[in-house]
Amino acid sequence: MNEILVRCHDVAKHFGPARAVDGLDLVLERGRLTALIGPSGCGKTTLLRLLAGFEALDRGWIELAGHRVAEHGRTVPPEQRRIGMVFQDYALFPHLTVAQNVGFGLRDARGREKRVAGWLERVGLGGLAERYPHELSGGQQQRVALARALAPEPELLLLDEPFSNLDAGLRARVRDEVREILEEAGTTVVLVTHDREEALTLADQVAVMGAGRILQVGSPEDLYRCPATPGVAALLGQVNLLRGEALGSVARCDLGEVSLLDPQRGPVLLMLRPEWLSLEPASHEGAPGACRVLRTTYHGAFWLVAVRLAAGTELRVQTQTRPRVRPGDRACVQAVHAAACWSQSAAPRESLAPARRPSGIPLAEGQPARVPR
Ligand SMILES: Nc1ncnc2c1ncn2[C@@H]1O[C@H](COP(=O)(O)OP(=O)(O)OP(=O)(O)O)[C@@H](O)[C@H]1O
Repeated sequence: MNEILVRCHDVAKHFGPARAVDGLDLVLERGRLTALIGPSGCGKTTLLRLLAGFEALDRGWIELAGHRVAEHGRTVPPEQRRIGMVFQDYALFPHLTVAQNVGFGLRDARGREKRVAGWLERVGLGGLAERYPHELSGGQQQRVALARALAPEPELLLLDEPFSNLDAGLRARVRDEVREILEEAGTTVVLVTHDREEALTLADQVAVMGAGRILQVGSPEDLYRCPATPGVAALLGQVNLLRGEALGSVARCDLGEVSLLDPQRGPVLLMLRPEWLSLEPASHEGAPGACRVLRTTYHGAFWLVAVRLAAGTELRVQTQTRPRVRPGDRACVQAVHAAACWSQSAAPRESLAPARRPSGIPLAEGQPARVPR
């Protein structure tokens, strides 16, 4: 484990009746990138503002590099925290050139020009120092904002959805570039994002937030494979949910016997990602996994086939090649990967309850399918 840079303990911030942050605990290791992901309004931006010192907390404390920077009644101001921040809209100064923007936070005039030039080279904008923000593309503005935040060498960099204004093509490229720049600088980063792919691809650790608290923290792979609740599972990818009976390392369910990622006993809710399932055309009615095809959708790199099991459960299966089935066909679903599962006798408290939908309305992407009782 790396040295710990930030500790948040029981942090709370209320705005009147809105409990924006409500008893939050979080630890950030130095030099690592943490992606903070959660539904709209769960308190992500408020947490960044508390870390930066733009808000005073109501309860708990925050430590930065071993110093208590916030507790009830005491807040170290932002300029004394050595924290950099990049906002969604980059917030560049429109009347300052690229070089002046990047040099803005550098108090010491000695060597300023050299440092600014160095940062502009690092973010690939060496030739654009004298341009104004309106003369730059979105991706270039994003890199200026990053250089401006990094130039004073902050202990901690806070990124609030910094890629959301970029189109899909540019986004992937800028994201890769930013990752390289941050890795090279060795900066500790908190990245707020709504984009699960961004969270999974960029982060060393992912922190899932819901209703003002951290619901789960872990490596991208651990959270994707073993989410703590169905809501966490749905935030990080598409899910299929099935009821079953766990018998140790396997569980019995409508797909027959499926392996479990973690041994369990008793009634369980099973979670299988669409790519953890396979589909075979035709099946005997009543055989495990027997289903009817509802629809197929093309997603570029893969297809998704929606099917309904005899018991009524809707599942989505991902295929890498064009499916050999059409809507209305009989087929058979099988699990080709172990399932995650949650005990139903000691069900985890679900503060990220999946959104309810009226029957007949197609499931939104990432929303768990309904599981008939
Ligand atoms: N200055 C404020 N005054 C009153 N309520 C606020 C204020 N700032 C945030 N809130 C409320 O606190 C809650 C958390 O807001 P916050 O912006 O932190 O959420 P978020 O997770 O960043 O949302 P989003 O993903 O939509 O940006 C919301 O209910 C919001 O309305």
